[in-house]
Amino acid sequence: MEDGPVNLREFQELAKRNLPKMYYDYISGGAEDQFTLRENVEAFQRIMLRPRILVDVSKIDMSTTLLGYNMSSPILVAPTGSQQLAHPQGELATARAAAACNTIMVLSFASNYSLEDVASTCNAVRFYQLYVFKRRDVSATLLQRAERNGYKAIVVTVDTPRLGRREADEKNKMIIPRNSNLEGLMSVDADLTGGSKLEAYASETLDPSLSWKDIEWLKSITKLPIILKGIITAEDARKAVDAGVSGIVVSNHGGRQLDYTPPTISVLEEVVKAVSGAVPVLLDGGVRRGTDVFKALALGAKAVMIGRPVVYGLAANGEHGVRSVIKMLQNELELTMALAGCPTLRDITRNHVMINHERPRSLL
Ligand SMILES: Cc1cc2nc3c(=O)[nH]c(=O)nc-3n(C[C@H](O)[C@H](O)[C@H](O)COP(=O)(O)O)c2cc1C
Ligand SMILES: CCCCCCCCCCC(=O)C(=O)O
Repeated sequence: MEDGPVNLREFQELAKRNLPKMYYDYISGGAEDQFTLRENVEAFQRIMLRPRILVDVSKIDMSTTLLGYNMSSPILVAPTGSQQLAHPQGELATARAAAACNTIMVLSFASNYSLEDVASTCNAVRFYQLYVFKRRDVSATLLQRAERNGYKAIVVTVDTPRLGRREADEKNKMIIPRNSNLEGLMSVDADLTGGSKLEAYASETLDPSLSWKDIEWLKSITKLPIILKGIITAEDARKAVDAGVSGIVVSNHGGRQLDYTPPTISVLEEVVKAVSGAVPVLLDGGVRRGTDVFKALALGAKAVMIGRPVVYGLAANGEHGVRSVIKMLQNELELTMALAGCPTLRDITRNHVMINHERPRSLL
């Protein structure tokens, strides 16, 4: 039998072998020149670690909490739509794997299995990701269904007034995956001739007029905490806190929306400073190693989310593959903490990392 992957990059190779080109391109791809897609990963590689020695690391504790909920480690599952493209069990498999790893899954609004099916597949803390549609009543209904089915927070994605231009999807004429959550709620009469069907569907349905005043509306229709996903500037982070949100995700949508936005790890500190502890700040985009998780925590993130690696795990080996991906990253973080002299997450500080301009001249 072939040996299994030993790191997250090898999961990507396995996924590529297992998936039809159209699906692999959709999952792995980014917008336009894919500059941000590449930089999300490469920016982590420009940050060095400053380990401390002779610290008792015989026990490592990676456990943490988010909005009061316990997690075995500061690694969550990011919302990714249409997981049946990767595996027939799709979001059900991911939900079970996340539960087995005692971590939080954020279910995408664009799931192939309904939010009710995912809620009943196993017991776990889960969040629900929402887009705001032109049909506000549809977004409100989804939000209320999530609340009724025990989702603990609403993650509103705010970087997608329109869908970014993903050229591979255009060439492949990417199909519209089935969205169970919208059945009976909204049908779309998009012009589906040529190009990416997903883009046509997005421009038909998403509300580009969404603005800060609408956060008030969202707060008025739910008791759940609201987290904004897609903030990458101090200005917007301050506005989010003023708007009364409960959390922020520093995200550029994995380089799939506006190309040439900076890699998320490079703007994390700016956002963390602006928020100054008022709400937890999470980060996603390019996290592929335990050392990446460590670097994000050192720069002030409360936790990170992983998107593509989970989908690659799903494509590689269903629920078992997702579980292996999460476990692999958790094990790498545990080893990093031991080697860096940090027995708990609280021990990880800004002094444990060095970014490029802080490196001594002799190293340049
Ligand atoms: C295939 C795919 C589908 C995605 N679908 C959604 C979605 O439905 N909603 C959302 O807010 N973000 C979505 N994202 C973005 C992720 O939540 C996350 O921001 C991104 O994947 C993080 O970067 P990473 O893939 O490098 O970990 C998607 C990403 C991918 C790769
Ligand atoms: C089923 C309703 C279609 C509305 C279009 C939104 C497309 C989002 C697709 C998921 C996503 O965020 C991504 O990056 O891909």
